[in-house]
Amino acid sequence: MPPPLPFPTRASDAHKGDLGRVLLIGGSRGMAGSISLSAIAALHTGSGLVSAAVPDRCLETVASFHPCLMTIPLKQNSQGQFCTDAVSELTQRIGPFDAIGCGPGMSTSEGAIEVVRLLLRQRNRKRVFDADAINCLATMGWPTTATSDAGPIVLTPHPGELLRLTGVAPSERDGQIDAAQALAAQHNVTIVVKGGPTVVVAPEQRWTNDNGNPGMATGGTGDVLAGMITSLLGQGMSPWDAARLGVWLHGAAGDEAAKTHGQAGMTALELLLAIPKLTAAYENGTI
Ligand SMILES: NC(=O)C1=CN([C@@H]2O[C@H](COP(=O)(O)OP(=O)(O)OC[C@H]3O[C@@H](n4cnc5c(N)ncnc54)[C@H](O)[C@@H]3O)[C@@H](O)[C@H]2O)[C@@H](O)CC1
Ligand SMILES: Nc1ncnc2c1ncn2[C@@H]1O[C@H](COP(=O)(O)OP(=O)(O)O)[C@@H](O)[C@H]1O
Ligand SMILES: [Mg+2]
Repeated sequence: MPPPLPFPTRASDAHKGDLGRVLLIGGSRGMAGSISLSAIAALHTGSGLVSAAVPDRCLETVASFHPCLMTIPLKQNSQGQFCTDAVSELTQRIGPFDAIGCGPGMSTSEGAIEVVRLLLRQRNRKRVFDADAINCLATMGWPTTATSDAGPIVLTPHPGELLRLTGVAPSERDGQIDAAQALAAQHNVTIVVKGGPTVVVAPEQRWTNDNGNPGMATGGTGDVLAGMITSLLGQGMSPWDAARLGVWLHGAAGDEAAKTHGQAGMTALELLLAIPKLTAAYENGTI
């Protein structure tokens, strides 16, 4: 299948400020890798400036994974997860960002829930909720709140997270997709229903991806996808377009990684490092 839409082009006089300032929020002690994968994926997907907001004790770890990342330390509880004081600091810092991705490795601490509440109030900002941000939404009863327009949001649940959001079991694949679409309609958002294949749903539309492979069933590949979609939102795409192109590029990068490393041998890191092959192929006109 060809890509669902072209990759964003950059003007010859583009500067980093034109290409999206994005923020990835998450991580906790023991899960510093997840938010790092998301943030580095955003860099490789073309974002001009990428920052990661993490609990203070994860900061050196996250910063040391990639020299191009900026980091924002937030207050933490005794387990190295966001505490409620993290929210006031974050409120001061989120002003400049074109898109924000939240959730990988974040935990569902009280502070994490408050971070998600803060992001829900940012109705004009493009946001991605993944992993624990989705678990926080489930905990706070968001799926059953009154019909609303939540603004530009992409949710990226795997089947286990979708069960928490909708009550429909992973064994009911079609039921999960229907429930996701009903939820998308209720809040006017886009939902990436992950799996093999992944299906993207919006209130009135469905799109099924057809690349990717079971080598992607390895910890961290979803964290990479969250960063890629956040990056595309930050480069000006709509939630529907960013979700479809992100899922397609992610699957294609997974196929590249499997070609070189095999399905068993590949990890989320090889998928992440295959992203530039795809963006280069767009630039060379070979896809
Ligand atoms: N390097 C890291 O620090 C990593 C941290 N991670 C973080 O770990 C935390 C927990 O996330 P997990 O996703 O591991 O745990 P979850 O408890 O959310 O999900 C795992 C469960 O969901 C169900 N599930 C998932 N995919 C399914 C599928 N395709 N079909 C059927 N059932 C499925 C299964 O019941 C599975 O046991 C999150 O914060 C996540 O971001 C993970 O992203 C892995 C990598
Ligand atoms: N069998 C498969 N075929 C295609 N894609 C898969 C398969 N298994 C997993 N994936 C993809 O890998 C990613 C896994 O995401 P997720 O479960 O959130 O991982 P993590 O939280 O560990 O980063 C999703 O994008 C999913 O579609
Ligand atoms: Mg995940």
